[in-house]
Amino acid sequence: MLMSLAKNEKAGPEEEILVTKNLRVFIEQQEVVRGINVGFKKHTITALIGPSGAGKTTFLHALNRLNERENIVKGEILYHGININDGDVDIYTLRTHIGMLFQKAHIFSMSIYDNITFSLKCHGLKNTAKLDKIVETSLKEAGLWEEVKNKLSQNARLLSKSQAQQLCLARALALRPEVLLLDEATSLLDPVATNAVENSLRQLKNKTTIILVTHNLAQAARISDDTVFFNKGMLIEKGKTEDLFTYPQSSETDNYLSHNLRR
Ligand SMILES: Nc1ncnc2c1ncn2[C@@H]1O[C@H](COP(=O)(O)OP(=O)(O)OP(=O)(O)O)[C@@H](O)[C@H]1O
Repeated sequence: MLMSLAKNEKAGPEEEILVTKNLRVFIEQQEVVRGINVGFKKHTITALIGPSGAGKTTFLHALNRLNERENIVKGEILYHGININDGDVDIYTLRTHIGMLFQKAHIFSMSIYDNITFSLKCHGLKNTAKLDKIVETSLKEAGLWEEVKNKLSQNARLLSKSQAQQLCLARALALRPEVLLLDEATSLLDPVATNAVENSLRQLKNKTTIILVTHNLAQAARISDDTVFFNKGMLIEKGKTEDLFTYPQSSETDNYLSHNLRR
């Protein structure tokens, strides 16, 4: 069913392309995401912040149906108005629309080129010229092209940790996702690589809606338009990042920020 959605074309600038309605996630009978109602506007970067165990990652994973096997997910996750948990939504197609980058880079033991084209080929793209172009564009968007353009056939396992994460970003981007989810994706990177990824995200905002979980409040302040504060499985507050950091409306947000920004 998602196949019928033309990526990037139908949403107006103010449309919330991803909306959750009373989203609840249960892990071993415990409700760890507790009735989240939130929307994400097209072409924005939203940071999800909050203390450890607040449910940020569980929430993020639900947006990509990563926890459907082991957890119970209730409520609605509407992508362009379609509930992604509906029985006729194909999970592989969904993940071409909503991509994900994890904390640790998961690299296949194959060439840099093949790491990027693997999923594309699985989705039926065989044209070499097109694949070459996508590899180049995606690596440029991930800020890795200059470093690897002369060694695309080298095994990707030989890349540094930072480069491997940038390759994962390129691989996710190759599928042209409309939404990109990042789960602490720069937390294991050095400052230079973090900066490179952040620069990529800023550029990508023109065509992608980005939602990122981060413990790095400075990062949230640097790159996000909006910030959502989670605590104990609940959404406590959402606002423009500058407003939320400067004048938090909730005392819980205030306490968290003052404690963690001072450290
Ligand atoms: N596989 C699991 N088994 C049991 N409990 C889990 C599992 N995964 C998460 N939880 C629990 O769910 C709650 C929310 O965890 P989650 O990882 O989503 O929070 P978080 O805000 O992302 O935390 P962190 O910032 O530390 O990653 C926590 O109480 C956690 O212990």
